[in-house]
Amino acid sequence: MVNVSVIGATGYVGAELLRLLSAHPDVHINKAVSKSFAGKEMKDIYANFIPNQSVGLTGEESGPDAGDFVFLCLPHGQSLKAAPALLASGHKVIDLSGDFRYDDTDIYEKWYGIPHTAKQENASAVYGLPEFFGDDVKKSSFTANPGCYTTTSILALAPLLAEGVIRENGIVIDAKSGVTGAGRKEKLAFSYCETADNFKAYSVPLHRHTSEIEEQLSKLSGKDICLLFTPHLLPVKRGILATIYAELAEGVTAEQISKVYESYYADAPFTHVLPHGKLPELKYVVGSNNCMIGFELSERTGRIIIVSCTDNLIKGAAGQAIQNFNLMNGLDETLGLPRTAWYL
Ligand SMILES: NC(=O)C1=CN([C@@H]2O[C@H](COP(=O)(O)OP(=O)(O)OC[C@H]3O[C@@H](n4cnc5c(N)ncnc54)[C@H](OP(=O)(O)O)[C@@H]3O)[C@@H](O)[C@H]2O)C=CC1
Ligand SMILES: CC(=O)N[C@@H](CCC(=O)OP(=O)(O)O)C(=O)O
Repeated sequence: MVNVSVIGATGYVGAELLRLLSAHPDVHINKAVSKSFAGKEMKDIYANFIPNQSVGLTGEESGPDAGDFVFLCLPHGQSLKAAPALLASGHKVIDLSGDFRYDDTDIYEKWYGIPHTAKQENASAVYGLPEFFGDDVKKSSFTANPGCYTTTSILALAPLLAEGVIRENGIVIDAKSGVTGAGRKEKLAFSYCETADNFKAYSVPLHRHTSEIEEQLSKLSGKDICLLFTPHLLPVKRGILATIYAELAEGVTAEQISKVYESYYADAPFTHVLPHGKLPELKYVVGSNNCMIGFELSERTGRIIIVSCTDNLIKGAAGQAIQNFNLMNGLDETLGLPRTAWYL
């Protein structure tokens, strides 16, 4: 049994993480730390925590106990402040924010617009995408959990770029996210009347995740990747669907694309590539830790159209963090994680 502490417990990611950890066979939730609701219980804030399911919330002054495994579910900028002391006192940590996801902290500073104040700790962080860095995660004490848009995009593109079956120039990622992707903010822009029955693009053309996707795809493919990423806000609660356009290399067939994906993901428990021509929908993944990928070729334009879907709160955040937690603790990677979506 591993004692865990969750910091930022009542944000959407913290709450989803606590919900999933509550059913994890090898986890004891020791501390759920909340800045806003210390002294209350999770069930006071989220009614899906059943009456006899007691997850008490402690204040920031009562942090993790010695030896606790710590999940940081804080906004970016806050993890930068919290992680160094936790690591220095010997905790294993998974950070779910963007603060430690970059190899190059200059890129972080440019795209996040704040100084990176924990460069030494950053150098020890492993990028927690198990499909590519699982062996490093196993040995890691500090994992930077990738975000939802980035996970959905990188899993779709990395194998094809690395194997040269698509060209590196001219890639377009057109991604749509449910509103929980924005967190539990009391902001007009995310209120019911502003989001229901509406659909909009935002942060065009320089959303900060562009830089994370580019850095990781460049590393994984050995090419200098520069692409367009446009996020949209969908009037649904959960889920990300990215439609990705790329130019095919000369003469590449659908069979070759399927083979490339198969060679990367045959043993990946949560990344599933559908047969050529079948495209995933949000309902295929929401509620699960899966990423589902489908593709079609446009012979007329010489392009591939890839559709990649995840649940932003699970494979895009809390679920992937548990997958990394399992690896970091020598457990079965799939433990405590939902493998089938809700669908209905
Ligand atoms: N929502 C999503 O789909 C995804 C989010 N992420 C990342 O995960 C992290 C958490 O996201 P999410 O749960 O959506 O965000 P929320 O805004 O819903 O929650 C963040 C929580 O952090 C705590 N907190 C502590 N200090 C502060 C502070 N100074 N300002 C604001 N909040 C503070 C609060 O909880 P309390 O009061 O209980 O301490 C707050 O509710 C972020 O870094 C986000 O980028 C990553 C992938 C997907
Ligand atoms: C809908 C929405 O607002 N989404 C968030 C991304 C959430 C996410 O992926 O979090 P990370 O920043 O930790 O990766 C955004 O666009 O900023």
